Amino acid sequence: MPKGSNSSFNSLFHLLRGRIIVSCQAAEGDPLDDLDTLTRIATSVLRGGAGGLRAEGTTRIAAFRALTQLPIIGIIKTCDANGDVYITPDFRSAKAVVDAGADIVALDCTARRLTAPEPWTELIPRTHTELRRPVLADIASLEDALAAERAGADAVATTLYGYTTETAGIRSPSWPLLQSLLAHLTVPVLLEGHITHPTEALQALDMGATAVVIGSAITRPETITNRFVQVTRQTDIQPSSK
Ligand SMILES: CC(=O)N[C@H](C=O)[C@@H](O)[C@H](O)[C@H](O)COP(=O)(O)O
Repeated sequence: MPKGSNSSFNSLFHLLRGRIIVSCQAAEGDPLDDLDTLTRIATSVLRGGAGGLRAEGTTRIAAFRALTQLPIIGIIKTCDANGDVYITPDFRSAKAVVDAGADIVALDCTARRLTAPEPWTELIPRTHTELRRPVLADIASLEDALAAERAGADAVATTLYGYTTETAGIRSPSWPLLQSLLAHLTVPVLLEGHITHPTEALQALDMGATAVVIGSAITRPETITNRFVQVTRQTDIQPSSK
């Protein structure tokens, strides 16, 4: 796939139109946090029809690259002492992601990173010119998304909705946010985060999202099991008389 021009950047997102992208990640300490295990999960979701992958860390990106020519969104995640998550926060991480084989670099484009030593307003143009890759802006609000588009982001994803101070603790997709992103942006919009049911993916695509990114609901048995457990615990189950 040709790299390095706006038209090739656009064609990558065109390739993803209407597709399910699966984020194959495991948190540190998760029993699935193992390269071979995550590679098997990635193989499995590709067999299931995923149109692309989202991967964290250079070894995982490189391993997934060997599995597929479909688009890979690459990130490096860091966590601060408060547990706040930052996605590909500097040029060094962006370069490592590209060197490992990612087609698209996702950058944390939330307002809280505007005052960081390497703000994304600088990282976006550097990713284009020095790394020759498109940028997916991970945002948490319409304001983030508008600013990211102005700074040259090639697409936006709602990845960080639920993970900033203003949105902390929210664990369901925001349909009003998706609607306003679609109304105000010209770049492709991806719904990412908190999707638990296929009907939500369909709703997002019907509304006009270019693609949806799903992680936990597909790749994390712990989370999936816990959802069942929570629901069944809430039910007042009568013991069987048999
Ligand atoms: C906030 C953060 O670190 N999000 C990460 C971004 O790469 C992933 O851990 C998520 O799995 C991904 O965004 C998909 O979301 P969900 O797992 O809710 O389907």
